[in-house]
Amino acid sequence: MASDHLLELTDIEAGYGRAALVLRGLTVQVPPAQIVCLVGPNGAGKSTVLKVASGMLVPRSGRIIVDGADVTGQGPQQLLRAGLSHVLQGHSVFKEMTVGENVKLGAFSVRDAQHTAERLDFVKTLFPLVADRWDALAGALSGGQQKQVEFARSLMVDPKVVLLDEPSMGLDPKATAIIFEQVVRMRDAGTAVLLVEQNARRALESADVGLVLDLGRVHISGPARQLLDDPKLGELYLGGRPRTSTPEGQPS
Ligand SMILES: Nc1ncnc2c1ncn2[C@@H]1O[C@H](COP(=O)(O)OP(=O)(O)OP(=O)(O)O)[C@@H](O)[C@H]1O
Repeated sequence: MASDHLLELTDIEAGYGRAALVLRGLTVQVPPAQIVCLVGPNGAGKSTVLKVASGMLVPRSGRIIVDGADVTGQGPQQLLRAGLSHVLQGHSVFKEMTVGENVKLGAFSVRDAQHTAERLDFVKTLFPLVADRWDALAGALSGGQQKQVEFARSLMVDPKVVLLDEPSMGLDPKATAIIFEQVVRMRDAGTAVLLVEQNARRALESADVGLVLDLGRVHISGPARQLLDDPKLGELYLGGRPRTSTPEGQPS
């Protein structure tokens, strides 16, 4: 039966070398044009999920399906071609190159010049900052601006799903707000997003679906808003009470 999901990770078991498994029967599904946000404690395996999805880490068992095609066991280049684009944690722009040169690198595997030109127009429209600073050295941009360059670069291949690993890491609240606005713009422009964030509350405010990962599997999933308003979840995983409730007997 055909699936409605663009990305399906099913019963994934994965780990590093001979160490114990990090993912232990993980199942994650990403529908079209939605932001799916994975939250959970430090070391729960959030980044590992993205590494499995982008082919950086081959799972020991389980299946990876992209838009109906089984791509289990394939490496990063094949999974990029299949439609999964990974924006890594930290900063990965080439600082000595211009913004435009960095963005064009995202199309290194695309042979169709017309398609590349269309994608350039698309990302410049989606990220006005990138268009404005096109000829500037990427190293001259702030951390949040560099992250937008990375987003633009990741969209050059017209991915089915963008994998974002902690895009707000190291950013101040203002830059974080802009980054989440840009993630929403990506989604609104039709790209599905699998987002991993430490900044769980802020990320869930922008997401459509929330998943709580603990001990290598998804423990709770549901509409992101519902997760945000769940008091128990707030205390366990989101660093305190939900915004709207004030449980009795709790010091403020
Ligand atoms: N390259 C690696 N080699 C060996 N172990 C690793 C490697 N990368 C991650 N791990 C281990 O895998 C586990 C899960 O790490 P992962 O980075 O996926 O967690 P996370 O939920 O993203 O954590 P954080 O929120 O701290 O980034 C941790 O115990 C970590 O030490």
